[in-house]
Amino acid sequence: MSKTATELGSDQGNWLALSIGNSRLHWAWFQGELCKQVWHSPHLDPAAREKLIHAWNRGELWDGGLEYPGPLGDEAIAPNPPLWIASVVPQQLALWQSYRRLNIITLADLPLLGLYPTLGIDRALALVGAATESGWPVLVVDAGTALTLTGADPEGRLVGGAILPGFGLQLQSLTEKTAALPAVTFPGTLPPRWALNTPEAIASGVVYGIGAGVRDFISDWWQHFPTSPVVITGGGGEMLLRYLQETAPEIAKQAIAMPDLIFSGICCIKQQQSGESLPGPRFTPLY
Ligand SMILES: Nc1ncnc2c1ncn2[C@@H]1O[C@H](COP(=O)(O)OP(=O)(O)O)[C@@H](O)[C@H]1O
Ligand SMILES: CC(C)(COP(=O)(O)O)[C@@H](O)C(=O)NCCC(=O)O
Ligand SMILES: [K+]
Repeated sequence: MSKTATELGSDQGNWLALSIGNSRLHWAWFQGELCKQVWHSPHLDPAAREKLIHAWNRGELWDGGLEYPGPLGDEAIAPNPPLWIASVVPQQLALWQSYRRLNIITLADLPLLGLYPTLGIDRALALVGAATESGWPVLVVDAGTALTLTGADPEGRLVGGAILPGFGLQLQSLTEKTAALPAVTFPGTLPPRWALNTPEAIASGVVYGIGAGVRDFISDWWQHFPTSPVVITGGGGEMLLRYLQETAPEIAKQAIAMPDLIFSGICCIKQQQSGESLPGPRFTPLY
């Protein structure tokens, strides 16, 4: 049975994880190793950050200005929660520099071999999270603002990866850099491949183009590491999985979708740094 906030001691075991991506902020509220809630918000300005901190100090996790799912029953967050941040956006990270209980995760904190200095911390943490859940070797496909592929070998050494514009960025760049192409919102379902109108032609090109590229990378990865799990994450992960289910069911069957992968990585690093025991699986591998 999970402990209530008061049973968990002085800071009541409460802490927040924040992964700062290029499109949005990804938040998780933890009690110890237990992830209680995950949500996403837009990037903040200083006023919104102040509102958030005040809300936490009232025991509330969210305020009306951000797209939260709503309170978790009548549970309250302990005031001044420790905040563990992984960021690939320096300006958004800078907003939190004066937060009292701040822990910034950097590459130096990670138990991975062969990292190069400019590797994104989100990519490295996703590897740690994926290995925590599935072991090494592992390939992570993160369909975020950028779509990244990041693989590590059986010893936890970075093999390498690739970066391409993600779904949203490809759609946006077509609109912005052409005269005639309209804005197309991210499709909720797999678009028709052979389209007979402009918006669907754009959606098709982006979804099937990205999908085919990812499929090819996965096939190549399995040439090197035939038994490796492939973990899919990021805001566009669900679309990517739909593409694989439709066009390559044998690949889709072996791909694990884990939208909250980054938090598994952050939790693992926090445990290590706090000298706590290594966590077991905590996240449902489903969209
Ligand atoms: N509710 C949403 N808000 C923003 N982007 C979303 C949403 N649902 C799906 N997406 C898609 O997910 C991608 C952004 O993924 P995300 O993992 O949030 O990015 P990042 O971590 O880089 O901020 C974009 O391509 C976008 O089109
Ligand atoms: C590739 C990224 C932009 C992905 O960021 P995201 O799309 O998740 O916001 C980020 O991981 C980053 O800035 N990486 C640095 C370069 C590298 O990983 O090689
Ligand atoms: K990401």
